This record gives sequence, structure tokens and C-alpha cells, in this order.
Amino acid sequence: MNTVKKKDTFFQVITRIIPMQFQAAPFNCILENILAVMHGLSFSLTVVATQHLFDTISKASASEAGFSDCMASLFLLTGATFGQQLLNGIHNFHGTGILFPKSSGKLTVLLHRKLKDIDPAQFENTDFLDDLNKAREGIQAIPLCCMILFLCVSFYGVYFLSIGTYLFTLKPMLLITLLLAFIPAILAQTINIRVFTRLEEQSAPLRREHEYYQKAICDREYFKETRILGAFSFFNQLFTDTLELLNSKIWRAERKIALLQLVLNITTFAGMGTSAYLLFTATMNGEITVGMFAAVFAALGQIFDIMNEIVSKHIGSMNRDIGKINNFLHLLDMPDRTGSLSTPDFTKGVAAYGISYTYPGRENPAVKNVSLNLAEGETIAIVGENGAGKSTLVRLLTGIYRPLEGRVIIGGLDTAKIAPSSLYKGISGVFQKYQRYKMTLEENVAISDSLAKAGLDQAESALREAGFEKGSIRMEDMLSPEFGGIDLSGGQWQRIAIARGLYRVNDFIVLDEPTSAIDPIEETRIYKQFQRLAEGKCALVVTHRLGSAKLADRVVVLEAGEIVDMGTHEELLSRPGKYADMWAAQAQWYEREEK
Ligand SMILES: Nc1ncnc2c1ncn2[C@@H]1O[C@H](COP(=O)(O)OP(=O)(O)OP(=O)(O)O)[C@@H](O)[C@H]1O
Repeated sequence: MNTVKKKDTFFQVITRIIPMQFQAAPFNCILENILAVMHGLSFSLTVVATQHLFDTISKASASEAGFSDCMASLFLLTGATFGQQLLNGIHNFHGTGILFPKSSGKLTVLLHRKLKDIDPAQFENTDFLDDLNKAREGIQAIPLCCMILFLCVSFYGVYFLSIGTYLFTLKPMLLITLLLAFIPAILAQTINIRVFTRLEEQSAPLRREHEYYQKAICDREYFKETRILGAFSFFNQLFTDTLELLNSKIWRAERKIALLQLVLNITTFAGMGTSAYLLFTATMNGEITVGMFAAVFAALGQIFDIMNEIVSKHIGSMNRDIGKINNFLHLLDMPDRTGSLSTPDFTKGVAAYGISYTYPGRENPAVKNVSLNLAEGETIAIVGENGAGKSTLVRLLTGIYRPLEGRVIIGGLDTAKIAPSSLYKGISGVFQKYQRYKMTLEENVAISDSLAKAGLDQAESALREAGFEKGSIRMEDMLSPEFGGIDLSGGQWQRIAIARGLYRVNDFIVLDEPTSAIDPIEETRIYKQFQRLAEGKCALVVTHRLGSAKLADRVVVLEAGEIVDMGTHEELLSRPGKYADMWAAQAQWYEREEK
């Protein structure tokens, strides 16, 4: 399941991200470029206004110009400088305050849409989780990189074209010296690409680990256990170790970059000195006026600052970002789990033919050569020890995973060929690891069928069927202390999860042991209720407790991923085997009920 990485070249990356950026915020992209052009021109206008002022003052000192001419020139320079500052503020605000958040938000939505269509089995794959972590970094990098490209073309491009033309008309050698001074620095920056791409690749798994330890220390769901077990020091040590490792990798990369920066600074300094010398000799030889000297000399620092900004800051950050963007694009390029659209016909039931499934990174299959037929109106209970493969089988039978061998046919449709959205239509399920949504009680139930909009009554009746005692809790109460609401007990949450599964309109329903926090007798009561609601549907229940399995039409006994026995409760009890042993061990749980 490992994905082979194809790295796009710099050119390929920019030809993909610019249209993405325009699609995300078309109006703001155009405005950003207009502002950049005006901002670039304003710089050159200031240089020309400076020349004009100094030439007028030198003419005034030779009585060739008057006081009003000097004031007009000063006014022109003040206006140009003010305009430049104003444009600088608007341009920066628009770029970082409007364009950046808008497009990174849209790109996040794009990533979420992609994740919706990716094969759910990928989420069991560590390589994929690393890729996802890296891709998230790419979301911020795309708008940044595009803004730099816009700056290069519309701001720096316009600035250098106008100022370059001006310098060239003064003294061609001046322009050539300035350009030459930056060639070594540009070359040095290209090395950054490799350094930062490698850093990104090495640090993603480490960062994920590091973030997990932080969660184990600080997150609400972990902190109670972490404190009571005294595991703080243990996690803190792991947190510190991964942080140190991460920092040492970053430090090594940054050290290389700092050395390159030194090369850049030396060449810049040499270029600036040569340009100042050329300017000085040209003025002394009478090739340029004092005003031109003053304007160019004053602008020299700015030209070098801007060139430095492009080479060290922007090209540098673009180089770092290209690696991250490549990860984002790589994730977008991953194949979707596609298939044709169709509607399952659950009167045909659900069938598995010789299916097997092995998790990425595991040698032994979790499900091995299983064949099973679930007819319409039938309830099958899957029982077995921990790790026998029950949940994996359920994921295969509901089409969440596709088998690596064999076929699963749901309502007449092969899960390998049908789009997941078609398959999930008509299926409902409650799983072991259900979610506790930080939402109201009503939303916690109705979220399972948001399109149906069945209403409050149905949500309340699903809660009743799941045995949820509301007491003083109202449907509109927020179920999360973090959002100013209340929390519930484990058993109450499990009943809400069951209510959620029952609320969804379905023809095929699965209960994958969401009842661990509920006592065996109460679990049996819920399963009886479930049995009544599942009448006429295809139903699967996974349980360790055989009092609930007994209610099913047939029981499947799994061991090490294989079906070792199958039959009705009575049939299985009548012969020696795993089921009879398990029943003997659990019988006392149900004695009270049977008395
Ligand atoms: N995400 C995963 N990655 C790798 N191996 C997994 C993963 N999930 C489950 N397994 C392995 O697959 C096997 C079957 O697991 P599964 O969860 O299907 O068993 P189960 O019968 O439902 O167990 P339980 O009763 O404890 O819930 C186990 O050996 C388990 O270690």
C-alpha cells in the first residue's frame, strides 16, 4: 500500500499551484498583482523624484533655479515617499491579512475533500499518516509561495525593470555589476531545496510522534490516566527526547543554510562597494549629474536590500516550501477509492466469498479465507476472542475496507467496483471506537443521517430505544465541558452512539460491540431491542457476551481470522468447541435473568 513518490520539478510545481491559488481567491489574486505593480513603480518614482530634488538644489546653488522650484521638487519627493509607504501598507495587509487566510482555508477544504475519497484502509498505513502530516504543512506553503511568485513578477519585476532601465541609461556597467553580485548567492540558494526537502522528510514521522506525546500529557482524554498512573515523567521524557532529536535535525539544516547566507553577504558587500566606486568615478568624470549620483547612491542600499530580500528570504523560503508543496500535491495525486454509482438492493443480502485481509506492516492476515452469507431479515452474531478478526471482518462486510483476496457483495454490488458513497447508502453501524461529538445531544444522534432531517421526535425515540435515560438532560444541551456544556458517563455515551446508529435510515445495520461499558444483562436488553428494530433487515452484531449472540439467527465463531464454527446458538451448544467453552465460562452472567 506504500505510495511511490513522484517529485514534481520546481516548474511543474508552480504551474500547478498558481491556477490553484487563482481558483481559491480569483479577485484577491488579481488585486494582489495590481497592488504589487503600483508598489514596484512607486519605488522607482521615489528615485526619480530624489534625482529631481538634488538637481534642482544644485541648479539653485548656481542661481539657475528658484526657491519655488526647490519646494515643488521637495513636494514631489514627499508625495512619492508617502505614496510608496501607503502602498506598502495596503499591499502587505492585503497579502498577509486577506489573500493568505482566504486561500489557505480553501486549500484545507480541498485536502478534506480529497481525504473523503481516499481509501479508508490508507488510514491504517503509517506512510500515509506521515504523508498527511507533511501535506498539512503544504497548505500554508502554497499561498506563501504564490505570493512570493506574484511579488517576483509584479513587484520586483516592475521595480527592477524600471530601475534597471534608469541605471542602464546612466551607466550600463552599473547594472551589470549589480546583477553579477547576485549570481553566486542565487546558486547557493538552490542548495537549500535539497537541505529542506530532506529535513521535511526526516522530521514528519518524528513530529507526529512528538505531537502524540504532547497529547498524552495535556489532552483532556489522556490527562486523568496519565496522572493516576504517574506516567507524566514517562511521556515527558519521550516528549523531550523527540523534541531534542527534531531540534538537532533542524539545527543541522539551519547551520548549512547559515553558512550559505555568509557567502551571500560577502558577495553582496563586494557588489555594493564596486557599484559605489563606479558611481563615484562617473560623477567625478562628469558622466552623471550630482542629482543622479545622490538618487542612485541613496537607492543603492535599497536595491541591495531588495535583492537580498529576494535571494535570501524569498528564494530561500520558496525552496523550503517546494518540498512541503510537493507533499501536498503528492497527496492530491493519490488515487481515490472510486467506482461506479449504483444502489444496493438489500433483498439480495450480503455475501463474502473467500475473503482475506492483511493490515499494512503485518505478516499474518487479520481475516483469512472467510465465506459468509447474510440473508435479508437475518441477524448474524460474530463471536471470538480478542484479536480474532471480528472488527476487521465487519469493516470488510460493510465495504469500508476492500478485501485483498476474494469478493464482498453488498446488496448485489461488488465492493471492489462500486463507489463508497453508493455502498454506504442504506448501511448504519455503531463501532467499538465510536465518537463523542462535542455537540448537543440532538446533534450527537442526528449527525448519523444529516440529510434525512428526521427531526427531534425520531432522535428522542432512538435514544429511548438505546435505553438512554435523559433525566434532566435536554436535547439542546451541549455535551462537552470544553464548550461550556456537560459530560456524560461512559455507558451514557455508548447508548448515544447506539441511538445514532438506530436513527440512521438503513437496510443493513451493524453493532460492533459498542456496549463494553454496559453490564451484560442490560447489553442483552439493548440487543433484544436492536433485534426488534433490525427485523426484515440484514444485521451483524459483534460481541464477546454470548447472552447477546444467542439472540441472533446464526452465530459465526472466529479464531485467528478464520471461521471455525457456524450455526444457531443451540446447534453450537450441542457440540463441543470454542462456543460451548465460552458459554460455560459466561453462563453465570445470565443466571439472574433466566431465574
Ligand atoms: N490498524 C491495524 N493495523 C495493524 N494490525 C491491526 C490493525 N487493526 C487490527 N489489527 C490486527 O488485526 C487482528 C484482528 O483485529 P480485530 O480488531 O479485527 O480483532 P477483534 O476480534 O475485533 O478484536 P477485539 O475483540 O479485541 O476487538 C489483530 O491481530 C490486530 O492486532
